[in-house]
Amino acid sequence: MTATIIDGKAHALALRTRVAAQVATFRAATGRAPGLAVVLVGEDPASAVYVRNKGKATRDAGMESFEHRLPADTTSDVLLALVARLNADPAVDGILVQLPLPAHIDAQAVLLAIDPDKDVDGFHPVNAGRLAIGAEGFVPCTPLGCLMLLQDVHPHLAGLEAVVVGRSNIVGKPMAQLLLQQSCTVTIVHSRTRDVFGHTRQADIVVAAVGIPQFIRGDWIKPGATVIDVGINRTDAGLVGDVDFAAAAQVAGAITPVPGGVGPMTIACLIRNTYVSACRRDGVEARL
Ligand SMILES: Nc1nc(=O)c2c([nH]1)NC[C@@H]1CN(c3ccc(C(=O)N[C@@H](CCC(=O)O)C(=O)O)cc3)C=[N+]21
Ligand SMILES: [Mg+2]
Repeated sequence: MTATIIDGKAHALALRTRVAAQVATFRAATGRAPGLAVVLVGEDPASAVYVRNKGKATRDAGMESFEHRLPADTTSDVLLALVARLNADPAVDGILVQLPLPAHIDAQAVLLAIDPDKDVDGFHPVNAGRLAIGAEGFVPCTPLGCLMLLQDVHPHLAGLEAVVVGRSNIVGKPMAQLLLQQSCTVTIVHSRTRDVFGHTRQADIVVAAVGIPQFIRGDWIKPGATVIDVGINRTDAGLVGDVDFAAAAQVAGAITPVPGGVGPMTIACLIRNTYVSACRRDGVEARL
């Protein structure tokens, strides 16, 4: 068996195109463009590339991009003051502070300072809580993008066995919440799980978000299962995911590649969340 390759790039382009069309309607109705502020502290080259791609995607969708690049030695106070200004700025609908932040900055304190109603990353504890209770808020972009890809393969997710590998606040935990909301039977496995592949072998859906290159082997996958690979690992062999793609693709029913899978969906969902934020803030219905 050879898996269907899930084309994240094509899905992302389709979503960005739909959002751009709605943004045009929003601009005509309200006389303003949705705005996304992206804050980058320091000069990490990978982060700089992400921030540049986010700015381009924002402008391509007809939205305004406000980019703030601060030196690596920026103090917490200076960063918190910028966040306060962005919270108060009516032209800003979404605020994203690029992670990781330099070690001398308390990242939790910065995330807590962002207005939850502009938190298009969905990282604020208020949005984590909203997701947990099923209230309207912002869902983190990577798990939201994974869910959209999964829904394309499985129009009915209810009752499926889903295993999330990894328990981070930005991917694993919100991914599990989303799958639970879709009535999957959800298991989270992690570094202290005794029998990781005993779990993955039973799963209809495996979402890999551990940050270990090719951690998930082909024989850990149930024949026909859907595999979503969130990993972005830079190795000597190039960019690889958390799944041994070549082996897993022989067993799975559908699988996301790296690159070209989840990554592009993350950016498309950021654009989507920013449009939705602008609609909520202006009291108009978001249509997607
Ligand atoms: N506040 C915050 N929010 C984030 O959403 C956030 C962040 N900080 N810090 C870094 C991570 C990482 N991230 C990615 C986004 C897009 C791709 C992406 O588009 N990847 C492409 C290309 C990969 C490449 O060539 O580097 C792909 O997978 O095909 C990857 C990773 C967002 N992050
Ligand atoms: Mg873990």
